[in-house]
Amino acid sequence: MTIARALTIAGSDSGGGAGIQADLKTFQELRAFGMSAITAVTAQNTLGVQGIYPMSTEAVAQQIDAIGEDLGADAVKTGMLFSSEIIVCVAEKLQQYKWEKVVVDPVMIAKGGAALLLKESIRALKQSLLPLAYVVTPNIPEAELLTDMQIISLEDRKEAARKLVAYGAKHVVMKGGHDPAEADEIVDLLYDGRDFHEFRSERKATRHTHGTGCTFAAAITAELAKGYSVIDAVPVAKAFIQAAIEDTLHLGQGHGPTNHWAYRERRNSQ
Ligand SMILES: Nc1ncnc2c1ncn2[C@@H]1O[C@H](COP(=O)(O)OP(=O)(O)O)[C@@H](O)[C@H]1O
Ligand SMILES: Cc1ncc(COP(=O)(O)O)c(N)n1
Repeated sequence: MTIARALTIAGSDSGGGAGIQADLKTFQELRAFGMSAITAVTAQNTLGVQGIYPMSTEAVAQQIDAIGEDLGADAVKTGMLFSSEIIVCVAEKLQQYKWEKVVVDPVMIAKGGAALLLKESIRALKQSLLPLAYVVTPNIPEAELLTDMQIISLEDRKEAARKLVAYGAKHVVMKGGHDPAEADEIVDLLYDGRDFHEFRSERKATRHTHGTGCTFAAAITAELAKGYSVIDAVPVAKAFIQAAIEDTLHLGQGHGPTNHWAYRERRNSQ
């Protein structure tokens, strides 16, 4: 039996809802063997981010080498990268190990407003990492910052997706959680450089959405690691995050985490 291997290069969330912790839980639930390289340690809970401690580029590179030289990876996800130095270091390592199935979640700002990427590093993300992205998964505010345009309509989103492909990403999945229209329905838009595909779901009225972006991108990564195409991976990720949001755990006093075992429990009870 072949084992799907998935690597996440991201920040640690002590609260367990986002970052490395969300990624590894999601990989495990979708039956991919999870590995990690930590870019920063955050002291974080459902109320916000209390501290950020970035790792040195040596520490990031050494963790990635440990995996590249031994276990290998079928798909890789990047999340919080914090600084231009870490972005450049990660980009070099992705090229060194010739990892192609790379999901770039361009994490910039935590739900509570804390900056998880330095503002001056957006350019490095665009120049060094987007050309290596097999899939990039911005939310609407991230897509606006990456493309220097305001996104209001679905047509704006399509234009931004075309720009992101022009910057070098092979696929764009633009998440609709932050749709300014706050419609009852959320549309996540996939663009493969040729066609657009819309993935629609019911918007749940909940504050427990800490880590939704990480979890969604990690689910795409796990499916790619198993050999599925992007067009097959996105609906699985969508069902995974929908279940994780709907079957909420009610943890913490603020923006609580999603339920990473909900998708499996639903399938088991079918
Ligand atoms: N309230 C919600 N109800 C249902 N799905 C949601 C909700 N909020 C976000 N999602 C889904 O979670 C995923 C992450 O979306 P989003 O919140 O836009 O990203 P991020 O966490 O990066 O800001 C997307 O697939 C989106 O459709
Ligand atoms: C370490 C870390 N990485 C990423 C996020 C973003 O979380 P979200 O998925 O809610 O945008 C976070 N809050 N913390």
